[in-house]
Amino acid sequence: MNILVDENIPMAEAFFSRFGSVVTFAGRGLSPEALVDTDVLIVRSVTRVNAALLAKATKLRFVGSCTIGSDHLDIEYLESRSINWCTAPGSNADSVVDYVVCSLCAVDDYMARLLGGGRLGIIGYGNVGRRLAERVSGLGIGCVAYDPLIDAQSDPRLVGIDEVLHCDVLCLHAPLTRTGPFPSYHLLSLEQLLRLPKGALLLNAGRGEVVATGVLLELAALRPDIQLVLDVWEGEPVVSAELAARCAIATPHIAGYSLDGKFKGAAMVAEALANVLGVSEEQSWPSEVAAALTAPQVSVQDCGEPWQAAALSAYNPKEDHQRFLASLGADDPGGAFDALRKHYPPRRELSRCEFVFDGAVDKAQLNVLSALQGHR
Ligand SMILES: NC(=O)C1=CN([C@@H]2O[C@H](COP(=O)(O)OP(=O)(O)OC[C@H]3O[C@@H](n4cnc5c(N)ncnc54)[C@H](O)[C@@H]3O)[C@@H](O)[C@H]2O)C=CC1
Ligand SMILES: O=C(O)C(=O)[C@H](O)COP(=O)(O)O
Repeated sequence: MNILVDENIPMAEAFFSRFGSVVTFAGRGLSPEALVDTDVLIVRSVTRVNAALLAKATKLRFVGSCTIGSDHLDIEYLESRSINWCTAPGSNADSVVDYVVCSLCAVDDYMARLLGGGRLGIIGYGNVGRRLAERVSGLGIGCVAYDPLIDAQSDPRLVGIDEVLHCDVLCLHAPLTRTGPFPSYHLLSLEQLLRLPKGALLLNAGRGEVVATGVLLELAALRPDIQLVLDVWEGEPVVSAELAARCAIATPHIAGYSLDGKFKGAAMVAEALANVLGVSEEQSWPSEVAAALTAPQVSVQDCGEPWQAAALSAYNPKEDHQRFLASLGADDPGGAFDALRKHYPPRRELSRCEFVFDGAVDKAQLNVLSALQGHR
């Protein structure tokens, strides 16, 4: 069995070598010729899997993407050729939620503002949106969500789009869709975004194409009071440097990039492949993967409230922001975007971190930290 795996899927050998021989490829450089003898193709979001790529892949039985998003897969085409496929739903959703809460701790006093009675709105109430709602609700923060594909009666948080546009923080977690009754492509207009309250924060960790770059640039020009936190961009890997410069936090599509999330993605795809091939599922994770996932001890650096200092000691998105802004001056910014993602420093989910403080910390502060981590 010939298995082609994206070179940036960590520990791919550990997950997939039990099914056959594993050969790696560069995600954006895969050619139809490379697939002539391939039985199994394991990709990330950067490989467009469509009729053109698979034109010579006559042996292909399975395509797995170690990602939540599926907009890079031509699912209709795969099904027309009876090629099994899967993604990894929810695999890195907690990492994206960590990115959101850490960004809110890192930019001005947004988290404190929400804790003081502000409201957070979510567009796209799926795995990420729901887990974000649960996380902030655990902190006592009011939260509403817009998702036209879910029955509005099924959850009291669901509201119309006008209501989410009145929130102090608006988080976009919709997938990229161009067809169907509610396509998300260029979903939000300038007119809608101008309705955000004074000093609001707009965060996009879904897909860049959900809001046009031109709309965000106009918004930044007309409403400098609004803070932008953008992890995803139209036209990745080449992104608007002008827009990045207007952001409080700009990052190269790494919101989901915890080690835990990446491993969960690979494990889910390996499990789906085992099912398709009719071989038994692994009862435990490969030992080298389990070894890499021991709980990290995080020494809390003194900055602000203890809960804030702890969250930012575990993960501070401003460090990603600095690296990203520096990369935009490179001769090849698209290559630099991919390089930042390829060499991303190991990050762990907040829920796995054990915090070590310098002195005693008040119980109330520890409770806020525990809720920030997503412990119930
Ligand atoms: N920045 C990053 O690193 C990451 C980005 N993502 C992106 O986030 C997206 C969402 O992830 P999940 O919540 O796990 O996916 P999901 O599939 O569980 O949920 C997506 C939700 O969005 C809703 N939706 C679809 N079209 C919509 C529209 N026009 N308006 C409002 N809501 C709409 C769906 O009904 C669904 O409930 C992924 O599809 C992916 O594109 C996911 C992981 C990491
Ligand atoms: O899971 C998704 O959907 C994402 O957007 C991923 O976090 C992107 O990961 P890679 O495709 O870069 O592995």
